[in-house]
Amino acid sequence: MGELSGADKLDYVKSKIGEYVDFPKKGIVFRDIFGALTDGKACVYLRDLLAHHIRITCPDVELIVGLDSRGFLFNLLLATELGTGCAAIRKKGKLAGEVVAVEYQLEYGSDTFELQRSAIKPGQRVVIVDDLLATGGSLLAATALVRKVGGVVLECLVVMELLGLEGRKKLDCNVHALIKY
Ligand SMILES: O=P(O)(O)OC[C@H]1O[C@H](OP(=O)(O)OP(=O)(O)O)[C@H](O)[C@@H]1O
Ligand SMILES: Nc1ncnc2[nH]cnc12
Repeated sequence: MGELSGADKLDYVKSKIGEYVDFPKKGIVFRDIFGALTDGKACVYLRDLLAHHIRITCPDVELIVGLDSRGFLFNLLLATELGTGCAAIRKKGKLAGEVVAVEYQLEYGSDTFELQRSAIKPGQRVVIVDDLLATGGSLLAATALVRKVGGVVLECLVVMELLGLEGRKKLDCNVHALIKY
């Protein structure tokens, strides 16, 4: 069998993503990326789809920034695939040295993100990756942090987007989701 098309790879990945009603709180439908990652083909297809998208839309990207914690599944993966560096935005208190911080709201609570000032060089071109866009609070905070240390946000790239929460309306950069619910 030859290589699957992008659409077929996407259908395959989508079929492996878990769905849990009322987790972690009543009324939330939790979309579980880990359900897909136990499947070897889904891992390869996710890498192919995300890397292909970045090669087309952001060929001059220099750094992939992943969000704590599920974004870390993709930042090193994409950096090694694309030959860029990668960096981590982490929840408060986890990063050493001088950090910048932003508090943010999400679908089921609030938190603070931090980024090391040394992680990004002024003017460096960045793609931010995460598993999922819900209310957009996390990616809004991430774009603010990248810009605070002088980075240029080319795009926010997620595997899944929850359209009903209209998170992308909060964001003033390009946003791309492989799968929309
Ligand atoms: O668009 P938003 O409403 O901001 O929500 C999306 C964020 O929520 C989840 O992370 P969570 O904060 O639950 O942390 P985790 O990845 O450590 O589970 C998800 O992985 C995104 O980062
Ligand atoms: N519905 C959801 N499923 C998975 N992760 C999330 N993060 C925020 N909302 C989420």
